[in-house]
Amino acid sequence: MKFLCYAMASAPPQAVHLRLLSSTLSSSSRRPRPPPSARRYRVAASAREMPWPHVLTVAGSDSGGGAGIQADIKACAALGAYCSSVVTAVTAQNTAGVQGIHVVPEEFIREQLNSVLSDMSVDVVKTGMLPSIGVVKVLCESLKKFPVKALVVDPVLVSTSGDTLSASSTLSVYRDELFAMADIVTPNVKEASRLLGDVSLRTVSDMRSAAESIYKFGPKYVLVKGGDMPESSDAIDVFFDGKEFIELHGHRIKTHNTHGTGCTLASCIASELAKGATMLHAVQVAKNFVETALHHSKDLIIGNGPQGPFDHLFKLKCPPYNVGSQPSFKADQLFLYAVTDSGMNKKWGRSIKESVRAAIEGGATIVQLREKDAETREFLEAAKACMEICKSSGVPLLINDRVDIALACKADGVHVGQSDMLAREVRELLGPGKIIGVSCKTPAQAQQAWNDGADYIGCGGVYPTSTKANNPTLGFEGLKTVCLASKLPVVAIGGINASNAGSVMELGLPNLKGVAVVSALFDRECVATETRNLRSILTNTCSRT
Ligand SMILES: Cc1ncc(COP(=O)(O)OP(=O)(O)O)c(N)n1
Ligand SMILES: Cc1ncsc1CCOP(=O)(O)O
Ligand SMILES: [Mg+2]
Repeated sequence: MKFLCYAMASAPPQAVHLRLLSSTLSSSSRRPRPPPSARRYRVAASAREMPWPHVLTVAGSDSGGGAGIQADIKACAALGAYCSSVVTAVTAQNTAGVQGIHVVPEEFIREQLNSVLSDMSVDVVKTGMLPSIGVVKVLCESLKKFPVKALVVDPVLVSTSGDTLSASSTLSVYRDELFAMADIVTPNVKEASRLLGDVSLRTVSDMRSAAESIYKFGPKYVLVKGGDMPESSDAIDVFFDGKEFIELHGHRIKTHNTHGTGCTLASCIASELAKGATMLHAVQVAKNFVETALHHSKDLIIGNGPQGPFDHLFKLKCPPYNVGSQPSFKADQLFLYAVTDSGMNKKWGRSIKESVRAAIEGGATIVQLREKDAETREFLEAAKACMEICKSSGVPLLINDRVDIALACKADGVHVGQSDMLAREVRELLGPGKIIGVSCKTPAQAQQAWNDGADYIGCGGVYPTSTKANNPTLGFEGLKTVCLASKLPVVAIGGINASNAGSVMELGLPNLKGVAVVSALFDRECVATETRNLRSILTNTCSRT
């Protein structure tokens, strides 16, 4: 493999076309521009009011299209961010490895950076292949001149095929200059090891120490990715914020199509940050995205080499992901969560559909079909009918326990408990666009729900209840402990009714977004009236507190 890094002054013939390209583009970009009055700006006022989250990737081109700039653009597009690009190197690459590298002259990298950063409002810069000390320095200078909201540094040192992508001399400038400006640095274990002088990293505890050492170079957060650690069923990454270590467990997908996962993960983090997410949330979304994309691409065959690319735009080919009535979950939707019960419906001679229609009429903000005794076919028919009602009212519909029913009726999500299917498996089946709720009674369960990519947790029983057998009562103390520990929004459940719902919300607990209710809505004569009454109690309480 050739690693060509030519200085402008002594460029051999292979580099000449780059110099020519550079000067051609430079001179055309310096062609006299029309005076401002004659220029037509295509950015309308409304576009300025609705900015598009913007990620600039500074990375190398992968001719095979699986990694580098190409992966970055696809990842940002998949997550709804605009992606501009500064090309640092052009690689001749395929699924077998890297056959050649042609480094773009530093001055032309500076020119690309200037072009983008001086004109467009870039939110986040994400770096990939930075082949030389000079390139890293040019980037640092540009970032000082044009500050952005966040900098995501993926220290691409060696390709997954084992080819060197950045001269070893860059290590010191990475550590001493770029890391200090970074919001997050995302090395895999091999890169972390090289950054730390080839220390051996074999265990999760080693990864923690590595994260701590890299943090000392100055980034605000470090994510050491454990995908390359020896075989285990989990892919564990270590996230460190300077105080706390969080182990993020992912499901290891058995596939050869992993080329470009690092670039994609960092670009997803950058996209989420550009949209305004917190760092931990951005990392979690990115991990889920990569895992889901690998799952959907596990049997693709592109190229003859050992490591193939994967499909970033898998969502376009998976209709169920696009048809939920509620593509993005908002925690406020947990405010009044109506959970149906087949026994109660039978007792009052109501169909599931009638119950759901009445709850929505009364002001339920989210509905769960908890039909423990229903036959599958009958349940599915009812669920499809409820989806129609919920879609037309903009209220999300979740299915209790039954992922199969949720998929078949294209529900907005699923709620699972501690003895149901694991949330991370539910996520794998439902994909990233759906809502997943998990019942949690302890901080550890709440942490696991977060790690598994859930959207909210249900916590209870807050009060004793006869609706769910053998369900321990947590009381206010238990609810408080879980709410304080949770990184996800929480809905309280268990024995909640019109006379105590106000007291639950008055606790003012962090993350507590609402109450989930079964019998106080559905074991009553008029579901709509009960729901309306409870909604007004909650609204009055929350407007006072
Ligand atoms: C919102 C909400 N919270 C908790 C539960 C309970 O779920 P689970 O523990 O799985 O028990 P079952 O409902 O399946 O009996 C819930 N359904 N909804
Ligand atoms: C499903 C569930 N999970 C914890 S408590 C509970 C039952 C809540 O029912 P109710 O609102 O009738 O007490
Ligand atoms: Mg359950």
